[in-house]
Amino acid sequence: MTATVRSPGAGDLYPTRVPGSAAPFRRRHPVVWHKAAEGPLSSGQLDAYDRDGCLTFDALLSAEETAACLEETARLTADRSLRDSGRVVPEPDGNGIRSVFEVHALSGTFREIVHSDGLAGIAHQILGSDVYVHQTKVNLKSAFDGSGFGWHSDFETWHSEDGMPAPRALSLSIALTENAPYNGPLMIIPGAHRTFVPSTAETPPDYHHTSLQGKNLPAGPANRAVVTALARELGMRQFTGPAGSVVAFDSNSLHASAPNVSPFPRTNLFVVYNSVENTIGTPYAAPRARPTYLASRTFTPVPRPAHYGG
Ligand SMILES: O=C(O)CCC(=O)C(=O)O
Ligand SMILES: [Fe+2]
Repeated sequence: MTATVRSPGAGDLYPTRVPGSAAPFRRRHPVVWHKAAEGPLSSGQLDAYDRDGCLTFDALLSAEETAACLEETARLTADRSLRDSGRVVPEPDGNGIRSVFEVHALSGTFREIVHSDGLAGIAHQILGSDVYVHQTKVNLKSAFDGSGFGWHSDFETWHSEDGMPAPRALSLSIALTENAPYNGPLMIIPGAHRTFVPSTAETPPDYHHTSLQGKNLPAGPANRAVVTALARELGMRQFTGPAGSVVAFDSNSLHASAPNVSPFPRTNLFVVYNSVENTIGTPYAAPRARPTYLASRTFTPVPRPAHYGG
């Protein structure tokens, strides 16, 4: 047994990581927070995001920007001084690097992109408030050896392990290389963001030391019978596109991706924006908060373009 910092149920609208069976339930918060908020998205795009929990964009980054990001990724993964910082996550079998976290703090190139209006404006509009950067990472998914990600909701982790109160956060998955059907692109069950799927195992102490490698996970993965039922009912989407294309997805989307055995890397930048009205606190179901390179506790808003009010 591990002690949970907050007792389950005390002001917790999304109880999870409680041993025993737990039924999925309907999300208790909106997906699009202010339908009339100004921003880059049309009302049709907002409706589609509300319905599916995801939305795609063809070319939000230029070829120069994706090339610069790949160069920076190569620099960061070669930097020996970062190896023991926790930010660099090796592949579970030791063949290369799976992820690099907090890239916007390690590189001006990433910082500029993460703070750009073209990206942050999407989050401002959907979340209906100022936003700050909760997490960034590059998932490298190397040719031949890139491992996959099982079915999960990010919010389930951020709620239990980081103390995020509500699913009022959004991720962008930005292709830095082509995402093709054969190199492990992102998959989402559209509409499943309306259902919260509790995890039925407690969070082990210092879980992030092993959980980020994605293997043998007692807590976090969505129940397989529930995933099967939701996928049968709602279908599944696989997101392919050239470098520079983007998928925006809700923090409670059910998503996964297969390993990459192809000879082509699938390298994506993930940026998570959280509402400043949803800042993180004490973990809801974990012995200790995770390091700030996984879950920022600096809630400085990303500056908004001058022409948007509110
Ligand atoms: O890189 C991917 O395909 C998915 C990554 C993911 O879902 C995660 O890191 O939470
Ligand atoms: Fe995820």
